[in-house]
Amino acid sequence: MKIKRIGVLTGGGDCPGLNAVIRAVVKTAIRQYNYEVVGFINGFAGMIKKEYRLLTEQEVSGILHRGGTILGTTNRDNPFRYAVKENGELVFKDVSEQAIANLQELGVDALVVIGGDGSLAIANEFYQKGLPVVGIPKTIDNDLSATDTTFGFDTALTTASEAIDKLHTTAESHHRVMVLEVMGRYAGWIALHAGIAGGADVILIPEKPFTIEGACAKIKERASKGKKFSIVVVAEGATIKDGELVVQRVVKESHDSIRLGGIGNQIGEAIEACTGMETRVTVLGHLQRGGSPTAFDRILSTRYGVGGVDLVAQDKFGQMVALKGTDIVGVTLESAVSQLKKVDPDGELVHAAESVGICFG
Ligand SMILES: Nc1ncnc2c1ncn2[C@@H]1O[C@H](COP(=O)(O)OP(=O)(O)O)[C@@H](O)[C@H]1O
Ligand SMILES: O=P(O)(O)OC[C@H]1O[C@](O)(COP(=O)(O)O)[C@@H](O)[C@@H]1O
Ligand SMILES: [Mg+2]
Repeated sequence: MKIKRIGVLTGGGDCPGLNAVIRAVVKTAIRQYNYEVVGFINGFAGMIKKEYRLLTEQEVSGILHRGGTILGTTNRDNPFRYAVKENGELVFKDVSEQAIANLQELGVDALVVIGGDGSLAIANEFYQKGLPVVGIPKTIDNDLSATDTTFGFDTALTTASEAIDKLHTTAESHHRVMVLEVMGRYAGWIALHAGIAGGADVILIPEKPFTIEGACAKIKERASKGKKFSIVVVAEGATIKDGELVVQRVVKESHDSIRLGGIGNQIGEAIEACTGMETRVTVLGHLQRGGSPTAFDRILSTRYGVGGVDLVAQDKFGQMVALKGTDIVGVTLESAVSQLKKVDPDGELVHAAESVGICFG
């Protein structure tokens, strides 16, 4: 296919490195392939509403190190299940044909979707409908199959491990238990990595349902040996054995409408009751998604952006760029979205954590 113009959009929760990807996409498209680039505003919403801007090298100058996305994003709008109000009622409509027609009107020959599992599932649906689409894996959660890592994860876990370092000094001074709730949706990657990096005593993740008694036993054992403080890192998706996910809010317009949160406060209270030790809870929240990407994420984002446009130039549609070992490769979007990547509860990383005394409850 002779390509003249490509479209790019960022979908799902924002994440450090999005701007670095956009910059790499635009520079590669213009310099290597002489394509024009159209950026859609606020993810798939921009495609539906035909809101876009032409991206020149000038437009992407100075954004490599900046957090967020200059294009805006949303974790609600799905063109195949688009929420609209009719007579005060929320109904879902398939507006994908409209979105495709908009692309055709704008002369966009191929689309680069930068997103996580949700956005890439939408990208895959568009590909099945015949649209030339490629994907770039983004998410702080690192929960995408078919790639060793997503960009944004390294920055999020750096923020989380710095938070643990800070909690350590105040926990030690006050002889307290400090609980830190981190993001990650249904996967425990941020909690596990940040917990190991920050020297947590207890890490609670969705892949290993826990008991309060188990976590308290570890905290009491430390106290009996003179360590009168403990650090507990809990993933927002972690559950007590036979318990349920703790949901903070429901976003009705969203396909995956559940927003997790609140487990930190629940277990904080329970730990205080069972250990008798003063306990404080910190919810790290969106700090994990903000700020400047780490050097690792800037490099990965740049390689992903370049790789995405290379896939377009090679007619490798329906594919996503992925990191495999030290290489950037193409994998099918299908393989990327068919299953969430979760922590192996019996894997080496959990084994390493347990070997240095970390308790999983
Ligand atoms: N399994 C899915 N299939 C199709 N659309 C989905 C799916 N999961 C989420 N979505 C939709 O995809 C969009 C982005 O999903 P979200 O999970 O918030 O971000 P991300 O792209 O980072 O995974 C939202 O509109 C959401 O409603
Ligand atoms: O910004 P919101 O709507 O509260 O969403 C929070 C969710 O988004 C994330 O920060 C990122 O998830 P996605 O990569 O799927 O967008 C999750 O860790 C968290 O559960
Ligand atoms: Mg997601």
